[in-house]
Amino acid sequence: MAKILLFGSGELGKEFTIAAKRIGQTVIAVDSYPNAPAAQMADYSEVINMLDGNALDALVEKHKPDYIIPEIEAIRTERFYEYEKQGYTVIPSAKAANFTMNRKAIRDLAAKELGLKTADYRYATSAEILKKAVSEIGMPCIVKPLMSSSGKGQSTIKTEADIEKAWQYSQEGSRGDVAEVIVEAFVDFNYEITLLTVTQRSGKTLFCPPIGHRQERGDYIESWQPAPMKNDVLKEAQQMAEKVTTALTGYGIWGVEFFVADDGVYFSELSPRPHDTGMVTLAKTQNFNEFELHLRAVIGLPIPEITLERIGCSAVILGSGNFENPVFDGLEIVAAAPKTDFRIFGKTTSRLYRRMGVILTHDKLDGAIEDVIFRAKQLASKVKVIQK
Ligand SMILES: Nc1ncnc2c1ncn2[C@@H]1O[C@H](COP(=O)(O)OP(=O)(O)OP(=O)(O)O)[C@@H](O)[C@H]1O
Ligand SMILES: NCC(=O)N[C@@H]1O[C@H](COP(=O)([O-])[O-])[C@@H](O)[C@H]1O
Ligand SMILES: [Mg+2]
Repeated sequence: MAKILLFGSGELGKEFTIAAKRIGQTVIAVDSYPNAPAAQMADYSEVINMLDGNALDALVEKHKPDYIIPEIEAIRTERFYEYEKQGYTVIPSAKAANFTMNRKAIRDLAAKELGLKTADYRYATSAEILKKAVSEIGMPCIVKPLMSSSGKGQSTIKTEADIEKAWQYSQEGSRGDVAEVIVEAFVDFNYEITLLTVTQRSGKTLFCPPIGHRQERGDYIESWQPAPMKNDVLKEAQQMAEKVTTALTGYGIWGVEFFVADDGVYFSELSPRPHDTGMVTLAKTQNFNEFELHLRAVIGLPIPEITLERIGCSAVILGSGNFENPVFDGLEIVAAAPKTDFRIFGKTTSRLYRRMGVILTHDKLDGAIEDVIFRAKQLASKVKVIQK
């Protein structure tokens, strides 16, 4: 049985670990704090600063894993190239993990090398340079730290007065040791999707039915599957996803994010791993959820097909403030609702807007997606994260 070293142990890692344990794999869950969600499920756990390359080296040396799997972005991924040279398997690949942790690397690859349509963008290393970049891009525009995720440090500039604030905020939200930001033209999209894409050792790329989602503060609030969209638009997104995953190389599931606007499909970014919006697949919308698909692709088990079994929605339960030992009020209401389930991640600290759990609703394939979304939102609003 394979030994998996998982760098990052949040909610996505937890469900991945459950999938791995179900078929007898060994998992070592790593994060920067003890008792992280995946650590609660894994065989072993380790606590290190994943931006410290020496600490990463020590764990690889200690556990000699069959697979090294990143679950977050903020990892000293430069070391992954070395692990590959030493004969380790990095998922999806060292290049994929390294390029996607830094918005500059992945954006330049997608826009310049692969010619994918993206929002117009510039980079800035100071408030002064940001000002110039904004004047070139135009307003509104969005500023994001080069290294961050879940909307951390991200803000929209609507007037000149926002520029200095946006710079300050980006510096507080940056997870790495990089001060640089990307500033992107605001894409006035009609809707946005995540296209879960699976690359396999057999060479055949598979796509999950598209996932629609709504974001606030740069973080997802609800996601639903399937996202209603025209077939030719979906085909275009699939082609773009195949191009970028092929260029990054490797095996596993990827969450490829697109904006769909009147003037076409824009590539935004991608995760080289299960995607937060893909938690909707925990509502058993597919024959395999995104974590099971990742696992199969990682360990090289065939995936004969991906089928949509029912429609579904996930809606997040967010922390209401900063405190230890959160408990959840209102879960009886959720549990009493038909065609509904939920997950509580087991994070031991609540922070304002921290994702603590999800509501999952579903219906038959011929049900109305709006109704499934409405129910998930309603039920999520009934759950309160409170102090014990
Ligand atoms: N250029 C843009 N134009 C319009 N909206 C945008 C743009 N960039 C980002 N957004 C909005 O902000 C959301 C978050 O952006 P993005 O995915 O780049 O952030 P992130 O921090 O990487 O989030 P995550 O890690 O959760 O995917 C997008 O899903 C979209 O709703
Ligand atoms: N968009 C990326 C994403 O959803 N990542 C997921 O959130 C966790 C961190 O949560 P935390 O910040 O609450 O510790 C990560 O470990 C991963 O599971
Ligand atoms: Mg995103």
